[in-house]
Amino acid sequence: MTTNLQNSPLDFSNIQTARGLSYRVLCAGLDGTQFASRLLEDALGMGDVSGQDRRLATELTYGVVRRERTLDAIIETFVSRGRSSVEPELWCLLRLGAYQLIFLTGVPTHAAVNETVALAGSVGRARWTGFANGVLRSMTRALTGEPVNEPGRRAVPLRDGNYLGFDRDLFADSHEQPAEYFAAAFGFGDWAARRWLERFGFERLLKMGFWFNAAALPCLRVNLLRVDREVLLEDLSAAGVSASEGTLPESVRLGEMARITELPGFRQGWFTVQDESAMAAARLLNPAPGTRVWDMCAAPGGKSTHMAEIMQNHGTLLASDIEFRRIMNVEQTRDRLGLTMISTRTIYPDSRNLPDGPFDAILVDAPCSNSGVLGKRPEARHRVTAENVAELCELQARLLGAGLDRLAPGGRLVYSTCSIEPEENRELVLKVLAGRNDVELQEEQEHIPGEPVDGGYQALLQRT
Ligand SMILES: C[S@@+](CC[C@H](N)C(=O)[O-])C[C@H]1O[C@@H](n2cnc3c(N)ncnc32)[C@H](O)[C@@H]1O
Repeated sequence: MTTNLQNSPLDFSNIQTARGLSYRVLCAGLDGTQFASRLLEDALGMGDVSGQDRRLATELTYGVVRRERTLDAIIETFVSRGRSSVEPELWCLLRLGAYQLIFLTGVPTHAAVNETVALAGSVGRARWTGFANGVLRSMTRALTGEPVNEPGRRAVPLRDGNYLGFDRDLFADSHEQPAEYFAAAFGFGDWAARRWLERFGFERLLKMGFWFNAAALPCLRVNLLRVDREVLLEDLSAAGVSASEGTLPESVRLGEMARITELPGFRQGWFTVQDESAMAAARLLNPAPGTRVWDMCAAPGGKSTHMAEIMQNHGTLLASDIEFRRIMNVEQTRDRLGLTMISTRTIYPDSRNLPDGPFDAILVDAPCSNSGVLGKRPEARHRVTAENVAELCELQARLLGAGLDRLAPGGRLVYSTCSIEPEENRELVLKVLAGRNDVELQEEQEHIPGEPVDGGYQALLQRT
């Protein structure tokens, strides 16, 4: 699927700056049908964008999407005529300006305001200039500049437990309405905020909010069939990239944002990007070399390739997915990493071409709400809703059942998600198991976001 950056009434033909690029992407994503992350990928691929502009455009785009709800709550305080009377693209411009004023370090206030306001003229909306200037300047004056280290009506959460103080109320009171405060100040949905508050308590919830809102640094999984972790670390260090050992023997944590495809060893297939919580799934299944393995929901191939590495590239591994385009990503990564044991299959929507099996090991890495990885998926936080979760649970139960039906006697299956919602995890597994007497639950792992990596769940099941 190609994305559509033309999806806006504004004229972007004269725009060349990082702010302009980000504004264009945010405007194209306003109708909610396209992911800003994909639009940004397309936009960055179109022109010759310098490293610095690329970083700024990425930070602005991801940041505005992530903190959309927080920005809206703040902007509403400064727009007396009400949001409904402001054109969506103008509101979007205010979000971009407010994000820079509040969340971006290293950008002088006057630059944030002036350059944002100048964008209005560049896209053919000079008539917006006075209004945008007025709103952003009054926002600047309302910043107290005082460091604040606890939540409150006037406190905007920044990073690492620090807040930015305003001279007026922006949010609900954090003592009286903690869920409402959290949702607006950290930028999450009401449903998610209420249920996480009940489950984790306010202090842990705040830590989770800060974790999700920090720019997540990537983690690499070393392809130990091609290189030792020490050699990769030495090469990264020689290239001036800060990196250190992760907690697993195959993991490396990057200490800074980097263009992955330009890191040493990328083309040689020395590593792939994968968070440690995601590495836990293949490790739990731990398929033996020489066995028959099926990765049911495989694309883009992170866990298939991990399993093939664990199996020393020996045996058979079928990687299937419902999305053909994403199956091509599996094939690219497979070829880059040299994992010839992996074959692929695109599953039809009615599942009529599921493999017969039986398999010795199956991974069901189900589509989920992504509520454990909201730092990496900026749009996903707006989709963690009761309706979405209920719909996903039906699909997840169907996929898990289809996997269990294709397990050889004694075979093992890992069901995994990157969600932290019990309905998609333990409750779902127990519900499916209640309907059959040929499977035992052997082990479960739950990861809470930020403690210390991304969130997720894995259950190891065995066919009797
Ligand atoms: C969490 S992602 C998988 C990530 C992958 N395992 C990895 O580690 O790179 C879930 C995948 O399930 C796929 N999917 C959704 N419905 C499916 C179905 N009915 N059958 C197979 N795959 C499906 C989606 O296209 C998506 O790629």
